[in-house]
Amino acid sequence: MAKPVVGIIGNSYIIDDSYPVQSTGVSNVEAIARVSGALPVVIPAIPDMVNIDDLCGRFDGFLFTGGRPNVHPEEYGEEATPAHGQFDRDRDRVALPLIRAAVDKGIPILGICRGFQEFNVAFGGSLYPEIRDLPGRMNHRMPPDGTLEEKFALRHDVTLIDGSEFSKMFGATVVKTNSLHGQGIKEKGARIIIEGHAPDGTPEAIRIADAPSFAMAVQWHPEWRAHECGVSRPLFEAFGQSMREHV
Ligand SMILES: N[C@@H](CCC(=O)NCCCC(=O)O)C(=O)O
Repeated sequence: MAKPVVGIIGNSYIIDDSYPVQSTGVSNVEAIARVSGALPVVIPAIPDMVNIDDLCGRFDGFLFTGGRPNVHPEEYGEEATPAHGQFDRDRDRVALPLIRAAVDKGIPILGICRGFQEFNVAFGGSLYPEIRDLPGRMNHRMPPDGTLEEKFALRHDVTLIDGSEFSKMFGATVVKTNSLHGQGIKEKGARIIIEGHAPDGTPEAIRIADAPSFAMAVQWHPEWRAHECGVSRPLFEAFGQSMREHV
C-alpha cells in the first residue's frame, strides 16, 4: 500500500535579508515520515501559486505547523496593534481556507501551535495577542536563549477532559508539554471543542466538532522528538492511521 502523502504548510522566510523562501522545520518532516508513516511534502503557502481544490485533490492529509509570525487580527475582525507582532499574510490566505475545505471534504488535518490557532480562527474564533500580559496567565513563550533542547523542554502540564478524544488517545488526563507561543485562544470558534488546558486556563488541545475525519490541534510542539516522546507518538500515529483509513 502506498504511503499517504501529507501537505505540510510552508512558512515564509527571507534568507540573507533578500532571498524569499518557503520552508518548514525538519522536525515536522521527521514526525510525519517516522511516526505517521507518510510522505511529507512542503506546500508553498503562496495563494497566487496554489489552489485549494487542487491541494485537496492531491493530498491525503495536511499538517499546519508552528510559525513565528501571527495570524493577522483582521482574520478575526480586529485591528492590528504593535502587540500583534509580525504576520505571514500569504500563509493566512492559504491555511485558513484550506483548513475549512479539508474538514468539509473529510481530509485529515493536524494543527501545531500556529496551526492550532489557525484552526480556531478558520472556524470563527479569535486570539489574544500576548497571553503573558493577561492577569493570572503564565509566559508561554520559549526561553529567549539556550539550546533547542532547552527551548523545546517540557514546561507545563496540560489537563485533558476525562473521556475526551485526547485523553483516550494519550491514555491519560494530564500530560506534560513544551511551550513556544505568545498567542492563544480568546473566543473559541463555532465548531471548536476545547479538550485540554494549561494550569493557567490557556486552551492547549482542540478538535473540530462533527469533522468526518481526524481534525485535532495542540498549542504545544509534539513534532519535537516525536519518535521518542510518549505524548507525541500517539498523536502522529493516529494522524497517520486516519489517512490510511481515508485513502
Ligand atoms: N506565532 C504564534 C505561534 C507560535 C509558534 O508557532 N511557535 C513556533 C515557532 C517556532 C519558530 O521559532 O519558528 C504565537 O506566537 O503564538
